[in-house]
This record gives sequence, structure tokens and C-alpha cells, in this order.
Amino acid sequence: MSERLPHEKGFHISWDQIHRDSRALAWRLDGQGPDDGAWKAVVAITRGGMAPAMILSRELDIRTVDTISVMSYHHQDRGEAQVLKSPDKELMGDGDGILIIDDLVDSGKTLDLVRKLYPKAHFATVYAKPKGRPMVDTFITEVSQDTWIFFPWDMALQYVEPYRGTD
Ligand SMILES: O=P(O)(O)OC[C@H]1O[C@H](OP(=O)(O)OP(=O)(O)O)[C@H](O)[C@@H]1O
Ligand code: HPA
Ligand SMILES: [Mg+2]
Repeated sequence: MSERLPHEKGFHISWDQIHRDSRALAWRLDGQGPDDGAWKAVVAITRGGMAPAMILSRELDIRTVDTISVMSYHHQDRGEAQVLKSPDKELMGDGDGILIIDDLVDSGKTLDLVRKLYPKAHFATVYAKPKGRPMVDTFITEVSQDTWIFFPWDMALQYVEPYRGTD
């Protein structure tokens, strides 16, 4: 069953902003891996985690990148999180040395599911809401629970009327 969430605010993120915030995340994680500071691999939670994971893997020079596909929302309606595609089993093990990246943590259900599969992985998101915060090891910006984050891949530039009409 899914429920409609009461989002009062919208937080609109540009490509430039997500690029800078993902770089900030990379900066924070640089040298923090278990193998002399190095990370074994980056795993993106698709689809939202792919853009931040690409930026981060470039910054940290990590060439081993895999994905886990978790689906939990239809537009703004939340359903049960389910794994649609798993990353390489041999690479993942119990998650030790693996950086698992998502664009945001909201209720925390997606990360809760992935954490159960890879308990030793490091979980990082660019944005976090209060409910999901305990599920994430590292994040950059927190927004309130009643904020819906709009990502640049879900938006387009369009004309807006000036505050004062033109006629
Ligand atoms: O903390 P939660 O409440 O679980 O919500 C966070 C997750 O929800 C969104 O993904 P979604 O399932 O909508 O799929 P998408 O990344 O393909 O858009 C978002 O990208 C996170 O992965
Ligand atoms: O605030 C959000 N924005 C976009 N996708 C999401 N998935 C869960 N919460 C959000
Ligand atoms: Mg997602």
C-alpha cells in the first residue's frame, strides 16, 4: 500500500548545485576507506544515486562502479522498497570497503533494505531528511521532512510570468 506524503515545501536543485554537493561528498569521503584510506568500489543505488556516484567516482579515481536497483516510489507515493537488480556478489561480500551512494535518504527504507544486505558498507547520500538520518553514515545537506527535493533530471527550464503583469 502507498500513502500520499504531505510536502509543504519544494527544494529545487540545479545541475550545478548537485555537482558541487556531490563533490563536497567526495571531499569528505576521500581517504576514509578501510584499505589505507582507499575504497574498493562505488555502488550507486539506481536511479537517483547514479549522477552523484559518477561525480564521486571521478573525484576519488575509483574505476570499479556497480549498481543496485531499488524501487520504492511512484512519483511522490511511497510503496515497499524492493531490489530489482543486485551488484556483483563477489565484489560486494558483506560490503566492507564499498561506498554505497544515493541522492537522498528520506524515510530511510531504501537504505535500511540495502544495509541489511551489506552491513559493513559505508552509506553516503548527498541530501538527508531527519527520519532517514540514522541510516546514513555521511551526507552533505539536511532538509526538513516536509520538503520534497526536486532533482535536475526531473525538471526543465520554463518561462515564468513576472510578478507584475506585462500588459
Ligand atoms: O529513504 P527513502 O524513503 O527510501 O527514499 C529515498 C529513495 O527514494 C528515491 O528513489 P526511488 O525509489 O524513487 O527511485 P529512483 O531513484 O529510481 O527515482 C531516492 O532516489 C532514494 O533512493
Ligand atoms: O524528496 C524527494 N525527492 C525526490 N525523490 C524522493 N524520493 C523520496 N523522497 C524524495
Ligand atoms: Mg532512488
